[in-house]
Amino acid sequence: MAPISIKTVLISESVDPRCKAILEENGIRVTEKQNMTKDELIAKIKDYDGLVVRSATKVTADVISAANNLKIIGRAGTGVDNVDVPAATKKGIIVMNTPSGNTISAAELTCALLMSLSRNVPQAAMSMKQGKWDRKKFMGAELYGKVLGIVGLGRIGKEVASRMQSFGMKTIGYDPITPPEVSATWGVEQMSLEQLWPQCDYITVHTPLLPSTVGLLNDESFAKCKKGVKVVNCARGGIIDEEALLRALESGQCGGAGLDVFVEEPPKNHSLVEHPNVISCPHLGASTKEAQARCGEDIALQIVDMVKGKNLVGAAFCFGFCPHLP
Ligand SMILES: NC(=O)c1ccc[n+]([C@@H]2O[C@H](COP(=O)([O-])OP(=O)(O)OC[C@H]3O[C@@H](n4cnc5c(N)ncnc54)[C@H](O)[C@@H]3O)[C@@H](O)[C@H]2O)c1
Ligand SMILES: O=C(O)[C@H](O)COP(=O)(O)O
Repeated sequence: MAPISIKTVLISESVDPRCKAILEENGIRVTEKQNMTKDELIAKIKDYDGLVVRSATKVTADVISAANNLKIIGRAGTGVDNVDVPAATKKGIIVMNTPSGNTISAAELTCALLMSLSRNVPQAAMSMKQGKWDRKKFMGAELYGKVLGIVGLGRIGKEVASRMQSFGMKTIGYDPITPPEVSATWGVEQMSLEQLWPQCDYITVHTPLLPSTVGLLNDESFAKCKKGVKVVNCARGGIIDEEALLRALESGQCGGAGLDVFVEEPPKNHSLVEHPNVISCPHLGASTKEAQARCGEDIALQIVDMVKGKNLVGAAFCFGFCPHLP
């Protein structure tokens, strides 16, 4: 691959300091500026050859249109749904991410939410802080022997499966791309969603946000689930339809939800977060020292590889070169 000239990079979010250090060691000038408004980003972006973001910076078509020198958008993390990839590709800008850097962290948070839902840990902890000693209200249920439905059997879905199997859960799943014979080797039996919904005690979603995954869990699918099913979304807001979830929580069809992600972040409508059977986090799936170190380092090394003209195939997803990828 021909080398790409990158002399200046803007890091617009809190990315591990190793990212800046590696870029600078390779002769790239780095500016770190967080919490920019869209107008500030539009005004600044023309001065940079590269942009490094996480999930909060919205790299929309108008930002890309103003980015006259931009050659690379590096996503220090997994989801690129905050980047208008078709607009970038049209302008010849490479979009790449670090898809495996935060897999373990996101899987561990998913498991933490599943365990918290089964034993009401956050609610009980809150009641202790209020000076109460309520041993009846927080009666839980074992995960042992329960059925976990995993929708999306990619990197994170696979890691969640193995961890929850160690708690004695039966893992079933659905993925249109991962072959059933492959997921069977990790102990996940695949089936259609129609077959999956009524069997699950818990459901966790691990798909990208795509037109086909928006509202994957909606009024209709909730109605097909066991009464009291508990759900977790550590993937992207909207994969579980938020209004349908609230209706299901209110009717008791859904017995609890663990949410790390929201359609709007931070959410303006607090009805879900405030529901007594909802446990929520402010998009913390990737927020560990280890995940941030990997993602920050990986994205910097990938940019340096581009500058040196190294072939990146196998090292990262380069969305600019593979516009067919989700
Ligand atoms: N909460 C966080 O901080 C956090 C951290 C990391 C990743 N994520 C998100 O988690 C999600 C999963 O990440 P990953 O690294 O496992 O991705 P991945 O690409 O490895 O796996 C996604 C899987 O979803 C499957 N899929 C696509 N469409 C589907 C559909 N309609 N039904 C069922 N499965 C479908 C794909 O075939 C793939 O196997 C992404 O949305 C990512 O952005 C969130
Ligand atoms: O897709 C991702 O990598 C996660 O949602 C993490 O996003 P973050 O880097 O903004 O924490």
